[in-house]
Amino acid sequence: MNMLVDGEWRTDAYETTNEEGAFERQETTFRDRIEDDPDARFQPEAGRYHLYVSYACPWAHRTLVTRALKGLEDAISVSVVDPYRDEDGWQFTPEKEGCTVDHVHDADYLRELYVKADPDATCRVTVPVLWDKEKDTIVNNESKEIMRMLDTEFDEYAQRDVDLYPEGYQDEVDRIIDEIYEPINNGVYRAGFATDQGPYDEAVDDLFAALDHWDEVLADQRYLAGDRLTEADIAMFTTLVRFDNVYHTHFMCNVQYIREYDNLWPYLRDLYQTPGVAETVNMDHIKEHYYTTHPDVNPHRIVARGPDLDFEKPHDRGALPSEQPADLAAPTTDD
Ligand SMILES: N[C@@H](CCC(=O)N[C@@H](CS)C(=O)NCC(=O)O)C(=O)O
Repeated sequence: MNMLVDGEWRTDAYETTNEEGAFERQETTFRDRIEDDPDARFQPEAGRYHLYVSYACPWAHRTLVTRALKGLEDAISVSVVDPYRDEDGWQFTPEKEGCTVDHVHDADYLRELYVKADPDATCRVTVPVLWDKEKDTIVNNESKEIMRMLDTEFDEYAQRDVDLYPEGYQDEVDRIIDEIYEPINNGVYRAGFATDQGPYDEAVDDLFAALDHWDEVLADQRYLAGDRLTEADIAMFTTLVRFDNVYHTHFMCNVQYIREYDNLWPYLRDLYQTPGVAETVNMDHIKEHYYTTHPDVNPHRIVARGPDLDFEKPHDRGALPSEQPADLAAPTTDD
């Protein structure tokens, strides 16, 4: 696999599975914070920060959904990489539908930005990346932390009055984000990248036990943390929306489709239909990325056809109690 070692691009540098055939995700390296504090190195400002994303990536997708729900489109700009990632890593191919140039440096590859931020970088070159145009460096490349910063530090520039980490819910939101990470968000990768039966079985058992659990919870409450849409729902959404089209088939998570769940399927449609969210979902990029980028999993790079899901189909989740900020019921402002 590919990564930077002392600032040099290496195509044979790290293994994604350990000796037992289990997938191991590497730690993220850039972990600075934007803080609304006069002494902070990175302070919230409109126009100063830039996001590098792939529409395909569920981690990057968390940051796009947060940006959309808060109405931060004017404050935080975005560049989108090619969904197909080859030996050279994430690439900018503006000629391709849905992709853009690197608006900050006009780089050809995302790895150039990592080296600019740290000439001796030894790390994977991943999306999302939150870039500071003023200090010309990476602030952070960990989706959970970027999501939190966009949610809590930019209210002054947000066009919508939406708080996804509300008081009274914070411990629960943190707990749920951590609880769903290993079995669900990372669980689909553990299943898909396993190179032995044991680790695959374990991942699939954990995954479907967790999905069954949340399906039950969602019978009586509209959102994961209760009556409010929170960051925990964003973290769940970006895995669920990819599930039936990709993880079910490509990663062999095929015990059940999400659309067969009584509550998870309407819950997924509810989130999809929340103003601003649908525009962040690019199913063509999602399918192209997964089916063509992992030759060990799918050597012929054939993109599986189905299923044709109707995310716009009405749901009855509005009947459950909810305390929704008025701005989440409003149509999106910029279209
Ligand atoms: N911990 C990171 C994980 C990000 C991540 O793994 N992104 C994938 C795309 S889905 C990536 O860029 N992989 C490239 C690589 O590993 O070389 C986060 O949550 O932000």
